[in-house]
Amino acid sequence: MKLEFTKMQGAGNDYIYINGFETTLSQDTATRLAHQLSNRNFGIGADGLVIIDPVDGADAKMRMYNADGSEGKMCGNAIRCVAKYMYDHGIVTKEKVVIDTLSGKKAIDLVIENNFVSEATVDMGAANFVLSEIPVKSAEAEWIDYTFTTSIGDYQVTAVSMGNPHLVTFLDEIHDLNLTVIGPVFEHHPAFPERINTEFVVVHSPTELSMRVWERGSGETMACGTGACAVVAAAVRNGHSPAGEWITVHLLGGDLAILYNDETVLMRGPAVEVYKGSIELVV
Ligand SMILES: N[C@@H](CCC[C@H](N)C(=O)O)C(=O)O
Repeated sequence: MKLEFTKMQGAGNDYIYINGFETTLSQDTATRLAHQLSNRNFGIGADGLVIIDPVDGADAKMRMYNADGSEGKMCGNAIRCVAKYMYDHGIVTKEKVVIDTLSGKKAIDLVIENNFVSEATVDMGAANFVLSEIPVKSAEAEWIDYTFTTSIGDYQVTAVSMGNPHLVTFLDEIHDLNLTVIGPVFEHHPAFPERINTEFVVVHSPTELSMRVWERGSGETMACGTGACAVVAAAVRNGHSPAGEWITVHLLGGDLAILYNDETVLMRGPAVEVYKGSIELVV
């Protein structure tokens, strides 16, 4: 079987994109391919796989899979790339697109330069701090600056859902953190029945933050769009940042701009096509 794909990245968070308007992939095949092709030594190499499918009631449906083959409900960096792919490849001709995801429909405003999308702003919907909905197993209703005990020590954490689960911890420095040791301790902690994405954050000023992320199912990535939104939501709830203002979040692969309100979170950032390819799959 020959599979056409496009490699895209948003702030260095890279996925293999499949045009589902031309190629149909079942859930089982997508899970297997995500695991096989994401491997940076034995596959194409990526943080996961994204399929852009036709759907009623929206311009497309995004299905996203982490590098271990697990399906994610939402991906902030991928949704900007999906919108760019659709405009640049003529699937849509308008500058506002609506993409359905497992966490609902999201509207994306596109910036066009020389007939191609250079940047996209996504209305990500409201941040949710209710633990039972994230989900987090706890007797508390919310974890805001909560003392969380792990096998490697106590951390002050804030739990947030951006359609997918996040745990945010503010620290004095993040450069030297060994995330390959720390990340799995959070990801596989019994408090998180669906595992968790964890963000480690330094506050430089109310409108400038730096973060590193350990993503469930993919490990440390260069950026996480939902993670950056969760970080700003947590920064506002903890009194580090103001609501209603654009906050710059520095990630290993670039910057994202996030604006938090109680009703919704906006995320603005780059979307880049890296290359196209095709592979012969031995099925
Ligand atoms: N990189 C993403 C999030 C991808 C999904 C996540 N690992 C999960 O399983 O929830 C982003 O940019 O938001």
